[in-house]
Amino acid sequence: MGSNSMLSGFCSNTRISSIQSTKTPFSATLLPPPLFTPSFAQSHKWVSFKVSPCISLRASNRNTRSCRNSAAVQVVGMSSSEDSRTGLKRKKLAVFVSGGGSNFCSILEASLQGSIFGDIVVLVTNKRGCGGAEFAREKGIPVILFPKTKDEADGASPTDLVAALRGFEVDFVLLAGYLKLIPAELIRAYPKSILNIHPSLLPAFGGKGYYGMKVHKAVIASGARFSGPTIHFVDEHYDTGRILAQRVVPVSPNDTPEDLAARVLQEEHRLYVEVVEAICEDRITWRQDGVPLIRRKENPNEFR
Ligand SMILES: Nc1nc2c(c(=O)[nH]1)N[C@@H](CN(C=O)c1ccc(C(=O)N[C@@H](CCC(=O)O)C(=O)O)cc1)CN2
Ligand SMILES: NCC(=O)N[C@@H]1O[C@H](COP(=O)([O-])[O-])[C@@H](O)[C@H]1O
Repeated sequence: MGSNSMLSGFCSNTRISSIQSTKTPFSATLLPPPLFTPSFAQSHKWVSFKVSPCISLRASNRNTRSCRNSAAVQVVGMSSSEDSRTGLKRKKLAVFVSGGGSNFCSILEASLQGSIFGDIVVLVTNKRGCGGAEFAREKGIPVILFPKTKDEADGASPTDLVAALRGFEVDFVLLAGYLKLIPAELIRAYPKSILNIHPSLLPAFGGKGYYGMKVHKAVIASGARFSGPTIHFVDEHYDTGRILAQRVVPVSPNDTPEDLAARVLQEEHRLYVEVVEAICEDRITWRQDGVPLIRRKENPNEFR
């Protein structure tokens, strides 16, 4: 399937307008020529989306409600594609989920509030009915089912998925609770451009079998006094890619796995937004030994 079929249309009309409201001034930018028409979804079983009003609202004040319950947040598009002051290109993001999608939601909210200079243009999941996929559909973000399995025969193949991501002009792929192995074909197509968040201080408590609550149970059983999220680049094995960022949280003696999970998840939300802000501002640099670093926004000669 050629990628140009992706670019035939997503919304029927385009108009640039700005909407000023008395309560919260918004600037609304209608979508540029649509990404694909509803007929595209019919001819590709692994794509679902709800055609919704084609506007992307950028809240201009900071006290917007959480994206989970804000009716005002209707996301289907992106605003101006370049920052005239810095020349930065606004990035296009794909997020992969398998569950509730709270990290997806945090990144979406930061994109809408303007701290992330990028837009989530597509969501990918292996569980068509998961919370993250439902939320994406509510917000008008196209959802792609991947991979094709015996349970999900409608899923896309790796080749189709790469073509679809190219069609959406995706710059970075963000795994956020996605529980399937990313194939080598996608990794080759997006070198140094696929990130994953893991809920432990890698390399500890990572690899096949270490996901979700299994990670926190193992941390507590080990007697470790600290844990925390790791964000790393994705290679062909689980959790062995180059570490980009970590945060430390304490493990209390009487913590349950749920207590620890909640504490780590809170830090995940903060850390992933900070990292995505940095990748969208081209603030990642690679040390000579291959270790990726994040340049500080305030001083590019310092690192996070
Ligand atoms: N090529 C890569 N793909 C993925 C990576 C990665 O680093 N490289 N990270 C994972 C996310 N992850 C940890 O952060 C992870 C996810 C799932 C598993 C796992 O053992 N999965 C089970 C299947 C679980 C299920 O289907 O419910 C398995 O493979 O047996 C380990 C680590 C995302 N992809
Ligand atoms: N090894 C992968 C793994 O365990 N990922 C973990 O799944 C959760 C997804 O939560 P979310 O769906 O609410 O973002 C997060 O805690 C993430 O670190």
